Amino acid sequence: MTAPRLDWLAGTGGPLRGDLRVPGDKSVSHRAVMLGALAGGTSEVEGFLEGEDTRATAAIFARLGVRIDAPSPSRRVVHGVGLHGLQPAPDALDCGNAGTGMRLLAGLLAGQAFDSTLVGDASLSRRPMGRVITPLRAMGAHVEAGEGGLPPLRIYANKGLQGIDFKSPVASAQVKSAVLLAGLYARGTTRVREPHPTRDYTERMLAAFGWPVRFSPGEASLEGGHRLRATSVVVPADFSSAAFFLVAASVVPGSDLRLRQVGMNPRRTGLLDALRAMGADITVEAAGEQGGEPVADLRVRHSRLRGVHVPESLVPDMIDEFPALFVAAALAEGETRVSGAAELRVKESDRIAAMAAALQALGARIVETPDGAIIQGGRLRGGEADSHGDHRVAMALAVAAQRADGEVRIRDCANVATSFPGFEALAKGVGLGLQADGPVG
Ligand SMILES: O=C(O)C1=C[C@@H](OP(=O)(O)O)[C@@H](O)[C@H](O)C1
Ligand SMILES: C=C(OP(=O)(O)O)C(=O)O
Repeated sequence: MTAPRLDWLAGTGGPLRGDLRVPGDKSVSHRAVMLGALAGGTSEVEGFLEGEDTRATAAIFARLGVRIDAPSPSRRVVHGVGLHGLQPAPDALDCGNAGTGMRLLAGLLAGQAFDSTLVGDASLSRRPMGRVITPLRAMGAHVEAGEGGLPPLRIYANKGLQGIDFKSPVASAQVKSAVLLAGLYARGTTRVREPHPTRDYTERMLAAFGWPVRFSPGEASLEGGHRLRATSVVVPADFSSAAFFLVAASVVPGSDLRLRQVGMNPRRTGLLDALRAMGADITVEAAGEQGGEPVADLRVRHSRLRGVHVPESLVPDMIDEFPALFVAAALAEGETRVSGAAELRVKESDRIAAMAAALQALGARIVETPDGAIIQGGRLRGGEADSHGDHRVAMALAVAAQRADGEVRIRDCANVATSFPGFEALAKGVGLGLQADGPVG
């Protein structure tokens, strides 16, 4: 079934002003449901992201026999069944648009005593799964993919997994997490080493659920044979959702916006460093902690941005923020260079190609490179730009349109609900010029 197409018409809004709180973190929400399901006892999740991706993960655990109550929006009560309590589902489990869902589930299901099949939407069905299949097979898992290592994934009943010492060729929290989750079911020690440190939510949350785990930036290890104990998880607001507003308020004259209690895990805040290097005026206020994660209010005011060379070491810490960064760069003075970011080509869309094509359609000067882009800052004009069904591309283009000389039609925006339900209303509420036009077709 193809969902009807939703376009946005975006144009010059007023300055962005006021206060807002963006929805809960997607990475934390996926993991809270997964670990809650495998724990003994009842776990409460506060601030759960009501996005399509995380709801798909919750629906999958319901199909695996886990009772999950939703007493109010953004709250889940997960009645854990213990490490060995999941039940087989009669047919395929649908991860929707979520790479995180599919890759983490691949690791977790590799440890079960039953067969499972994981499927996804058209975008997820084009994303590489070999990166998790290779280490899982090395642990003794029987996992098959479709042609070229693409979904669907067929995961067969575990006949005994063995821990491995895995040196991951990609800096990917999804790969690390898949291996660690399989490691819960493995004999001996499972260790993952990464080429660059990535987000550590799986490690932190395993510890919060009582599983001994050793981790430091770029490395994590654990032993099988322990238990997860139910706990309560407080999900911080998603930095990646806040990112669009950080860029929007930076580029729209007269803006002064406060983003409330945003998750500030250092493996997520690379965009803050990049924007500050570009001259952005962002201050961190009311820094504190929520559910074991650093959080803070971010006050962002308009400023003149200049181009930068984004250090490659920053790439994993801002991997989901490049669509927004490209927009900041297209509106800055001078040249911005991005390199070492080839991973962007295997996200929900090829984000280098999608952003280059869309911004070129609005008059920007961008040259794609295999692992990044060279962007000359300047003016943008109105026109039509395609999001390729990629939520982050759509939201980034809505930000770009605020500074375009005419109205921008952004095609194919329905998938914004995968990570940021309610973006449109929240964005309009603080001054963005944005209007839905659809469903189309
Ligand atoms: O582990 C996670 O929750 C995520 C890891 C990142 O993917 P990779 O592991 O593929 O870099 C990120 O792009 C994604 O949005 C969420
Ligand atoms: C890449 C993303 O998510 P996922 O890999 O879970 O689809 C994202 O949200 O930008």
